[in-house]
Amino acid sequence: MTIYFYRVNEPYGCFSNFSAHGFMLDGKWWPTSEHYFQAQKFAGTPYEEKIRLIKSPKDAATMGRDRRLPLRQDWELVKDEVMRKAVLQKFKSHHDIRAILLSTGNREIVENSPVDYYWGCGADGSGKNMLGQILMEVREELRREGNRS
Ligand SMILES: Nc1nc(O)c(N)c(N[C@@H]2O[C@H](COP(=O)(O)O)[C@@H](O)[C@H]2O)n1
Repeated sequence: MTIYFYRVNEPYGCFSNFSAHGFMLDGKWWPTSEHYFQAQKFAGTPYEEKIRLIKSPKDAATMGRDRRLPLRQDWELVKDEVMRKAVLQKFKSHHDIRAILLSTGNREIVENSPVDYYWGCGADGSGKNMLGQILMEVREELRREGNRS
């Protein structure tokens, strides 16, 4: 059976980028994977650090989506890899949520966002569900690592 998630305070809320599971990446502490993802839109500019230090993932998303700020030119090319890197590091950094992700076995994981047709499945289920795809890739990678150790 497919696993749907969206809000942090609902089942499988730890799969959301808004969940409070911080990690070290690129030599810095990131409060959530949303902070990291949004900040990378402005990598190498002062906005990267501004987003890292912003109060909440919601505020990070608001600032990251502000198109008055200088979005890096290659964003469309790198955004999936940025998301993969953030999500992998998040689940490597927290044993409890890694166990939850691994406990889903081979079930399909879907970000049940009514508004997002790229990262989620959108209101009618026709979206790309890239965040769900990445979570399933990360699950596979963690499984491979577990088998090696
Ligand atoms: N809570 C929430 N509201 C939205 O409007 C959304 N689009 C999402 N999806 C998440 O947004 C992040 C990426 O957004 P942008 O590419 O910057 O628009 C990512 O974390 C999605 O999972 N969530």
